[in-house]
Amino acid sequence: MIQFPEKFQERMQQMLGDEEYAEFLKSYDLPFHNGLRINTWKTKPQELLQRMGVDLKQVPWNETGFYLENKKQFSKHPYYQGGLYYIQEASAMLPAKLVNAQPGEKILDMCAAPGGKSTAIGAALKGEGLLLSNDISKSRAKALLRNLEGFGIINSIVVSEYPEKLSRYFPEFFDKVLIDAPCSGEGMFHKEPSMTESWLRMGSEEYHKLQMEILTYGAKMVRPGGKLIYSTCTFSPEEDEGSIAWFLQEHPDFHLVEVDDDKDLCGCHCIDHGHPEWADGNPELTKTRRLWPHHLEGEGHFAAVLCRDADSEPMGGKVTLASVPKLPAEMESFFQFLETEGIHYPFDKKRLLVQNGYVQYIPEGMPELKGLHIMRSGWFLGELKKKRFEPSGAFARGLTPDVCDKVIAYPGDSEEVVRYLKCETLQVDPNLKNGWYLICVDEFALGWGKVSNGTLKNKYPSGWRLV
Ligand SMILES: C[S@@+](CC[C@H](N)C(=O)[O-])C[C@H]1O[C@@H](n2cnc3c(N)ncnc32)[C@H](O)[C@@H]1O
Repeated sequence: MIQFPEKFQERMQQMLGDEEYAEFLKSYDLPFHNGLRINTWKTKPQELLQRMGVDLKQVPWNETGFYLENKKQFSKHPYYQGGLYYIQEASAMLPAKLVNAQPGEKILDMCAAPGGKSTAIGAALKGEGLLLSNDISKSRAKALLRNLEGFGIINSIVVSEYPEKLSRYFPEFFDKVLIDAPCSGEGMFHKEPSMTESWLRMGSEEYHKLQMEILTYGAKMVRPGGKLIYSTCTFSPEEDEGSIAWFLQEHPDFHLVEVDDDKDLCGCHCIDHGHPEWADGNPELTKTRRLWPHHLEGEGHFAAVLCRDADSEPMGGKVTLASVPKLPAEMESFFQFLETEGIHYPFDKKRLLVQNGYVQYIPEGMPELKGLHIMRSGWFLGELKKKRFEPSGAFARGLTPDVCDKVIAYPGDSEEVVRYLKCETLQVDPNLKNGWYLICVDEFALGWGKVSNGTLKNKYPSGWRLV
């Protein structure tokens, strides 16, 4: 039994009325709605489920999401380790769906860690365009980076910055900005009942202030005609309709758009609209959406899609694109690596960036980032060491076996693949040529291995190791 704070109970009862409030409480007797979201950059949902021999129920509002009954079975699977899906609560799959990322777009995920939405956006971009994923917390941004690299996303920049600073670097730069805001997390009470304690410590009022600040700076980075997507995992009207009502008053060049015609998004008619009466009465707020745990199989979310008028006044400021210095002579070892190991990825040399020996492939049209706390600017390929190149795990993850001559593919149910993921040394066919191999689970890249006379030295990153 979850011990809901008294104030929370009173407010919810007032919002929902006695009858609906009783249904709301009853929904907590059911199990938590976990799900998995498939990495569509690597595979197709039905194909993957078929390979795994499972038949999972689809999340109605996201065709790449499915409900999970046994999380353990799925979190140990080599496909999970290989970044083929992300484990995520079902209603948290809504915001990235509303971003509706299209290849080639420039998208900012402002509060991105640990990457539940960024991995979905990155997958939808299909390697084209640019995803800037930010989180103010450096430790959480590390997990974000790990998840994006694990998913094989090659066009993301990961930074850890204050929204105000970002807004000075990227005025009106993005097609879409997602603010999955820090909030009082009432929709998390089911998963983590201890969240009720932090709810008591920091209430909606504080979060609302923070949300107004983040929204203010987020808006500055949306291009005219671009979109701002706002979401929370709380039921608090102050942080949901309240934050959007305030935003609309302050930003007349933005308007709310209908997120769906109900049928398109879902078909289940289970998603509620926003409630103007819980904020300033602006009827436009009905265009926002609420997911309730007693209406659908999900823990609860709020989402709004705002569009900036195409003819809105320019806010001023200019984005300079990153200039890429001439490649150092040591890069010869990188090109030699590609040739010797038979890797035929069509790199555009103008996008190869070397910094302190780290080789990165920057996204097309990458802005200047100097002065920001950057964790990754693009696809991290590896390190230039004394006269040799050492490829990174992220390099492997961004590759597919069809561009590599030397591949060792283990079946998904094999013992070898588990041993590889545990960083063990393996024996391979003694007739295999020595050198670097892309190690795959079926046809999906996992990492590198180096063959030497029938022995496979394991080059899987120790930080990714299966325990
Ligand atoms: C709801 S969580 C984000 C979850 C994430 N979008 C996902 O899907 O995995 C909110 C995040 O906002 C970050 N945050 C808090 N204050 C922030 C600020 N002022 N600017 C940017 N991020 C902030 C927190 O560190 C936290 O990771």
